[in-house]
Amino acid sequence: MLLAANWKMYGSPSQLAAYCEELLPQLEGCAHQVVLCPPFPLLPQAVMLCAGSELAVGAQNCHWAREGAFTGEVSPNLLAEMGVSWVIIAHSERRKLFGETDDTALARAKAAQEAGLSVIFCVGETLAEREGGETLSVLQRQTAVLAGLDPQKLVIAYEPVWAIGTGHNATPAQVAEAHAFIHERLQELTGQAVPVLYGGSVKPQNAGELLATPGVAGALVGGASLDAGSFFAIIQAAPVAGAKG
Ligand SMILES: O=C[C@H](O)COP(=O)(O)O
Repeated sequence: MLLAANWKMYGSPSQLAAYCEELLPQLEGCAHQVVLCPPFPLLPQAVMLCAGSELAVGAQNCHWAREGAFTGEVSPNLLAEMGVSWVIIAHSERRKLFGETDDTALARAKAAQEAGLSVIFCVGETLAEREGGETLSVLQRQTAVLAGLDPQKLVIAYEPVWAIGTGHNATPAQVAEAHAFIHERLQELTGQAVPVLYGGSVKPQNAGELLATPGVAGALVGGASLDAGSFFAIIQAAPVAGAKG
């Protein structure tokens, strides 16, 4: 399974140092793939601290150009050269707060893969869309752009927007339905099986049930990943069958 920690705009150098000191020894021999995605300024420190460990480092976004006059943006090639191996693209906070569209998300994901990064591409419906019975059509639209991506360097994160940071995770039945749909879509679009993570209020208390749900290949964890103990408890709740990847 793949367990990814999205720190969002939280954390500091001292928090990262303490976090790695606690988490890295616990991950030795871990059966799962684990990724830490801190804010951009913490990436060099994270790469240094995680070198030779079971913890890979990811970014939370990247630009679609290799370089250029794009003030405030970060190149995927720069990330790759620094030792970052993953990047989250199209998180719902990027879509909702920063104008990310399906097309800009695709451009970022393509550039990231070309730079050698693996992409965690986020999809998911809002509460209004779920209540309006539009969940599957939203997932259909959001995944439609993914045909051009390399399925070997792609993981989808199904994150219902209403479950993010609310404490109200999707039920296993809702997760199973969405994941089955996404699996089928990705198989159709890329010709290969692409892993699908669940994200949205994953905690140590619900991780076992969510990660055991059919079609779930891991989790993208926000709030509960900020504490090393709670993130490790989620990792420990992941079923080992299927092992890495
Ligand atoms: O990227 C992570 C997701 O947005 C989930 O966040 P959360 O675990 O705080 O609900």
